[in-house]
Amino acid sequence: MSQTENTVATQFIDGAWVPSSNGQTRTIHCPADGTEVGVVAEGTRDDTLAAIAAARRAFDEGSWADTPAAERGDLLLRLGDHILAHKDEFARAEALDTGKRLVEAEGDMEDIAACFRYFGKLAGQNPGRLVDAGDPRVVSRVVNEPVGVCGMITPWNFPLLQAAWKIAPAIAAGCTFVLKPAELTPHTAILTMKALDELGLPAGVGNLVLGSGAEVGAPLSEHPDVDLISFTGGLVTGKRIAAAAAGTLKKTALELGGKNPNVVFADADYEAALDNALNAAFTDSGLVCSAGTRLIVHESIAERFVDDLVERAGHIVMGGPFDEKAETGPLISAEHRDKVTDYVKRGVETGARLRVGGHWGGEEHQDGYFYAPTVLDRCDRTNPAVVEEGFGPVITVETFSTEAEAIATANDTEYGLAGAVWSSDAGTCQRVSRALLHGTVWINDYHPYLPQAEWGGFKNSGIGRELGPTGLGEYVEHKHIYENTEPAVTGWFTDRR
Ligand SMILES: NC(=O)c1ccc[n+]([C@@H]2O[C@H](COP(=O)([O-])OP(=O)(O)OC[C@H]3O[C@@H](n4cnc5c(N)ncnc54)[C@H](O)[C@@H]3O)[C@@H](O)[C@H]2O)c1
Ligand SMILES: C[N+](C)(C)CC=O
Repeated sequence: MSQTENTVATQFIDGAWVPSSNGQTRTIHCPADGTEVGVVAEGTRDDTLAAIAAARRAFDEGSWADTPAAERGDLLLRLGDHILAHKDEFARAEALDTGKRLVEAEGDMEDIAACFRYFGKLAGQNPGRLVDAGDPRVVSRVVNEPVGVCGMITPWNFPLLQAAWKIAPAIAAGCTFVLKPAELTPHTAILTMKALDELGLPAGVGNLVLGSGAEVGAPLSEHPDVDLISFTGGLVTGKRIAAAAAGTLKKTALELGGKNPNVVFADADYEAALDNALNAAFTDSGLVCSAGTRLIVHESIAERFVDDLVERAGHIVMGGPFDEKAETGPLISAEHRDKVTDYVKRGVETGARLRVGGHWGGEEHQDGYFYAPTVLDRCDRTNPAVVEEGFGPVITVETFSTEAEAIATANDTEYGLAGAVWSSDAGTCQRVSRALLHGTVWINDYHPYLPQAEWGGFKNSGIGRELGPTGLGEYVEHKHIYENTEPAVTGWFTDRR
């Protein structure tokens, strides 16, 4: 951070682009090679308070919530179109901020456009329902109202995707919002707010503040004028936000981490399961909340499967966003790489065997925060590498002998975000998928998610759901309107006038 001229106007508050209230800025560097990506405002608590006040005014004034839902939906459809039309610019900005490969960032932009389009079409589809009051004089209906002012706090691994999962339903429902993206990856949020501004979002409806969680994010969970806080990020931060939000009893939605089992039975399609075990854990450098970092493989095929996995993992090519040979990218920062280094070290010290990886990128990567794809086998369930979300390109291997043992192992975690089962037996797949205590279960696949299908976690992986009709429901309050069309004296109290 640095004090520069007060001209870096990258926050969007009440329809205007503004710098930080104290003039501070932050320089963003690409984690793949340290090149400077841009300079943005480093906001303050006062900036967040101003953004909350703007969102409150815009909501209370009423015209946004009263806009026909189809118009709000149309805005989302046009935003989806805009992102696809400017996919190169958006993907490049995302790749530079995160260091992820351009091809992965391009895929994210497709998913983001699909999300805006899905909620654009969903807007207004659920006008509420009539209820049979059992009395012909009564018209009783349940209507959907927007929750109000929404605070949104998002992580650095899928910066715009995670923001889109919040912005899209909020606009569809008629809420106003303040978005605080991760401080390391602000650029696609800035591009999106510019697009919304150009597309005609009324002043104050959408606001963007930039900066650290403690300074700029915290007021969103504490403030009485914020009606809902929607957070995606780590478990420790999620608990902090939930505790802060309890003071004003606001609605709280949490999308947190995972320790996701990838269960491979002996009768699985071997090559598909092997290839997807790599995909599950090493795509996007393993920086995916639902990464299949916990391989649980049947003991009869474990030795061959792990040998092949190790062989293939050892040949994965690391590289920056625009390196066409690269198959995986860097971690986000030096601190993050130190954390993964320590996580692997503790795993090995506690009995795991390091089969491949376990080191930083080579000489050609010394300006970036690379960590080599890593496999640890001979793990038991209490090993810290099995228990903790390492959030890096690291697979731990456990084995099982029976279906019951596979299920018990896969469920033995404080998390419950996602997992997969691989088998050629339909019965095995159905039984295991129903028994897993995880919010998404893939059968003979890994990673796909759909805007139409709810996403979220059991246990410590979160509260609530994003995407699907339930994802819109998070931004809606239900109101029962009971109308007596023939008002009458109740006679409950004696009239002594
Ligand atoms: N469940 C999901 O869908 C999902 C998706 C993506 C990432 N994640 C999880 O996110 C984590 C990685 O992201 P991260 O390192 O950015 O997480 P993080 O919890 O460190 O930070 C997330 C966001 O919270 C903000 N923040 C930090 N402290 C805050 C506070 N006291 N008050 C308000 N805001 C605060 C940060 O500035 C950032 O914007 C992983 O655990 C990953 O599994 C989950
Ligand atoms: C939710 N998802 C899978 C897109 C990103 C998780 O980090």
